[in-house]
Parts: sequence; structure tokens; C-alpha cells
Amino acid sequence: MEGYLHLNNNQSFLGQWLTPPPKQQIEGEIVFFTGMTGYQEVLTDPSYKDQIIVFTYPLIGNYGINELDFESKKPHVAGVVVYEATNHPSHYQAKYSLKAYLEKWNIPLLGHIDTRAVVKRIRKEGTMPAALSSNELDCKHNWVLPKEGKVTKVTASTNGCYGNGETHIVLVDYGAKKSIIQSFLKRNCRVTTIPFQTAFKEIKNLKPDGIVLSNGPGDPKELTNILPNVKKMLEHYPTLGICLGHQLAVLALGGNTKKLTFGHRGANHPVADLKYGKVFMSSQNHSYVVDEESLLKTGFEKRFVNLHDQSIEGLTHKVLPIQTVQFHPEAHPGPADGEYIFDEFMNMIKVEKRSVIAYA
Ligand SMILES: NC(=O)CC[C@H](N)C(=O)O
Repeated sequence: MEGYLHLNNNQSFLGQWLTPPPKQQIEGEIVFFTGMTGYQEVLTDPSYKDQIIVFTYPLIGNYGINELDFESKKPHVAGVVVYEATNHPSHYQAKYSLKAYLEKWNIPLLGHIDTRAVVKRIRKEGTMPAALSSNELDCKHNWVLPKEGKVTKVTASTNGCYGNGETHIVLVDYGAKKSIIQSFLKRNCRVTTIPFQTAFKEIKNLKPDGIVLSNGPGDPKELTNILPNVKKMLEHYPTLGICLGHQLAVLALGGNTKKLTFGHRGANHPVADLKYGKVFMSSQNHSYVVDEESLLKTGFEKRFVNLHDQSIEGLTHKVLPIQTVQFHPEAHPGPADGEYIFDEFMNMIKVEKRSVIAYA
């Protein structure tokens, strides 16, 4: 059955529903992911909350969906656009086909769309509201998407406890990916995940050795009310900020963020580490970046740079033990080249512990 992708610039693309057509028109911000694999991780990464995702690789779903690679308990995207999706995945761990999985969660999959043409539009005109619909457009449209509250939708409602290692990591859950927890469990940590509005007093009671500010959906500037809390965390504990967490750390210390035209979403974004003079491939998913000029008064120094557009990919702090990254060191999807950031953070925690003991 025929279905449409309508962009807010009044351009429409005709395709075929590969899942049952949605009962109502689905609206969301349209973004594109360029990786050849990793669709399962993308669909279940809470940072994609309510977005319509276009996969640019022309055949999606070959290895199906398994029980291991979910980044959270359910898919978060509003809709999926592909050129072709297979019905017959081939992988020994495959539990569902892509279509069956999306159908189970009532998420529409629109196929036979010229995804490259769609991406050209988005690259030219920017990320914009869009709709998936069974109907042709009959008038000019301008969808206004609800802005606030995405983090509230995806954060945990209670604390979660994982592992029993030596070092205690408190992970502030703005929509955290499972792989971040696993990266710390691999490094002999105990991880406590906490709802994003947990007061600093309660965080202190948990006696963290280090704090991680997680990834998460939406514009970081929607979260201004929690910045004083974030600032206290940064001033008291070794802190690692990942993606949204990186952006919030900068805002909390008086810096600024801005929106990219079409964001970075893929598994092969080249990043330079200025500390070691080396380049590696990174996994990315973000629309916003830190504004370099705003860093002057924050005490942050640029450490990582995106080699496609020179945007900031990570910072260290001149005085406080803070490391932040815009890319995803936990990978999933994509390469784990940036994983050494977790090892560095573990060292940062050790050094802090030693100096606390020395001064006691
Ligand atoms: N993956 C993330 O944490 C994304 C951060 C933020 N929502 C952005 O789009 O820039």
C-alpha cells in the first residue's frame, strides 16, 4: 500500500508501507543515519526519541533483530524510512525481522523511498519537521513539533544498580544507552543509574567515585532548570559527559550550544584527538554542538575535533577533573576506537582518590 513522506518544505516522497499503515499521520523531526549496520542500536537509543529516522544504506535488516543488542527496552523512533528492508534476515541470533519488530511496537516503516534524495534535501535545508502519512498533501503545512519533555519521557523513574565492582559510578540517566553501563561493568565498576532530576544531596549520599552524565534526546537548552545541579556535580566529583552530558557540562559552566544544520549520525565520523595527535573513527548521534567561542570563561579546553566540519567533539577542564565527549566512546553502533576515554576516566578517578587520601 502506498504511503508518503512529507517534508516541511512542501516536498513529498511516495513509497510503500512495509508495516501496516499508521492509523494517524506520524509527525517528527527527520534525521538520517549513515552507518551500514547498527539499525537495532539506533532504533533503541533513547536519544532518537520521537524522531523519524532515514537509513541511508539501501538495504536494511539483513541480519534481523536479536535479543542482545538493544540499547534500551524499546524502540524510541517515531517512524522509519528505508529504501529496502528484507523480510528474511539471516543471522543465527536473529529473533525478529526488522519489519516484525517495528510492527510489534506499532512503529511505521516506509520503504521504497529514494533515501539519497531525501538526505540531499535535509543536508541542504537542515533537519526539519516531517510526517509519514497514507494521504497526499492537500495544503501547505508547517508542523510544529512539541519541544520539551523528551528527557522526562526516557529517564528512569527509580535508581538502578548494576554490578559489584570496586569503583562506584553514578550515571545520571538523561536517556542512557545500555552500552555505557556495560563499558563500566567491564572495568570493574559498580554502576548506579539515577533519574535525571535527582537532587545533589541524594547524589552525595550515594558516595560516587565518579559521575557520568549520559546521552539523551532533544535540545540541551531545554534543561536549564537542572544546570545548577549539574554544576555541583562537576565541582565535586570526577565527571565524564557523553553527548548530551557533554553539552550540559558546558552549559552548566556558562558556555553555549548551537544546532547543526543536519547533525552527525553515523558510524564513521573522523575525530582528531589533539592530546595525542591521532585520528580515529567514531560513532555519533547528535544535532547540537558546543559553541567554541563560548568556552572562554568556562575553563574548558578543546581536545577532540570533528574532521568533517571542525566542530568540537570533546573537552577537558583546566582545573576540574572533567572529560567530555560529543561522540560515543561506548560505540554500539559503530567502532570502539574511542573506548580509551573510559580507561582515562578510570585513571582520573584513581588520581582523585589518591589526592583526597593525601590531603586527609
Ligand atoms: N546522543 C545524544 O546524547 C544527543 C544529544 C542531543 N540531543 C543532540 O542531539 O545533540
